[in-house]
Amino acid sequence: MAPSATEPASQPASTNRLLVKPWSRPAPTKEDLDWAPLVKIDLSRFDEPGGKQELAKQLYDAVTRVGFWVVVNSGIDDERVLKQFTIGNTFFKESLEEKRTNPCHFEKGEYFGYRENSRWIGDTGVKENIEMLNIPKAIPQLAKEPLHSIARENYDEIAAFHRDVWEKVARKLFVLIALILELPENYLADAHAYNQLSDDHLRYMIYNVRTQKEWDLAQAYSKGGHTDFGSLTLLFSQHVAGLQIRTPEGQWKYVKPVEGGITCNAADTLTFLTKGFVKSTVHRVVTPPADQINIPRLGLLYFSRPGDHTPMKAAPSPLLDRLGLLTEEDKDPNQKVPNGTEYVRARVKDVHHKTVLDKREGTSFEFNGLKVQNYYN
Ligand SMILES: O=C(O)CCC(=O)C(=O)O
Ligand SMILES: [Fe+2]
Repeated sequence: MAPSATEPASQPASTNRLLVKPWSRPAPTKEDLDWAPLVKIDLSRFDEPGGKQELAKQLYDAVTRVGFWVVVNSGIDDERVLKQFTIGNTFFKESLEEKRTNPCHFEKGEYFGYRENSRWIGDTGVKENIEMLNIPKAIPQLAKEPLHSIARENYDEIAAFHRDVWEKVARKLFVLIALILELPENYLADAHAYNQLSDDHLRYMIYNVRTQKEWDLAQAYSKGGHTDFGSLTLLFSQHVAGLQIRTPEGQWKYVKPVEGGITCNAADTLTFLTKGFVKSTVHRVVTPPADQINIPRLGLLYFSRPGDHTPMKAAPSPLLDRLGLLTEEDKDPNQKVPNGTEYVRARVKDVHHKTVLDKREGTSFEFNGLKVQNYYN
């Protein structure tokens, strides 16, 4: 196996363990990769008169066809973003014993806590190289969720960042998507409200360095990619290339990091709630280019999910209705459906409660009378 990028950090006697040097973005690749053209949404225009309507127009094609776009001028200082990367980087260098103090409970479909890189990828003989730490929302209802010491020690900063990412980015995107759907402006923001219980999380993630041969074996198996479980995924820019999306034309193209930008994608529950109108695009992470293959690929993401108060039921959008996408059952207020948390947890359990990770292409399962897809084409 390739050496792990996470050699142990020295533990100081003091309580604050922000000890590894501040993380900074590695140099971008010099390779001329086949980059996907993605629209840039300038959120500084959101509160201008007519700004939301203009941005919603700019977002329409990305949300309905491409599935990915980039947000710029979110109002979140890059210094704070880099601090979050540093916290993540520090965590991944800690001992396995410390990281294991609070594991994800996949048997319950819960995704908070540490996901270890311990599982095999299909029959490849290669294990996944990803580790992650998922931090729940900073709301009183989740105050008892266990946290690793690094998260406790930096909690005020993490909590403020967590809430700001939702408020300054996710909320605004939900408003723009609601405008596209001709729904009341806050319909989707309320369905994903920060103060309500849901499995939203801030994620620190690392792709540990592995050899070209290991990448090749893993990639041959998972080349079909995946779609994300929740409603929106926000990916803070880092410079190690490797993320590819499948374009509407069916080609794999790389996502180019935009300095200070946030790459965003719509995910499966939003597709479900809009009867397939919002596009959850297939994507994957492939071998970084030769000039970056030895750099651990550190990630910082926010995942927004529908929660306990959100019925998994098609949104009453006049546009979807005009397009003939809403059935009588969709319009029936008495239809019994699971809530967002139940739905997402069933999905997490189905995919992750395993010692060997399978391909997700074409798979689905039944949950409380609903067909739950594990992949959207
Ligand atoms: O690391 C990335 O660039 C994307 C990761 C991803 O697709 C995911 O965590 O779902
Ligand atoms: Fe993803």
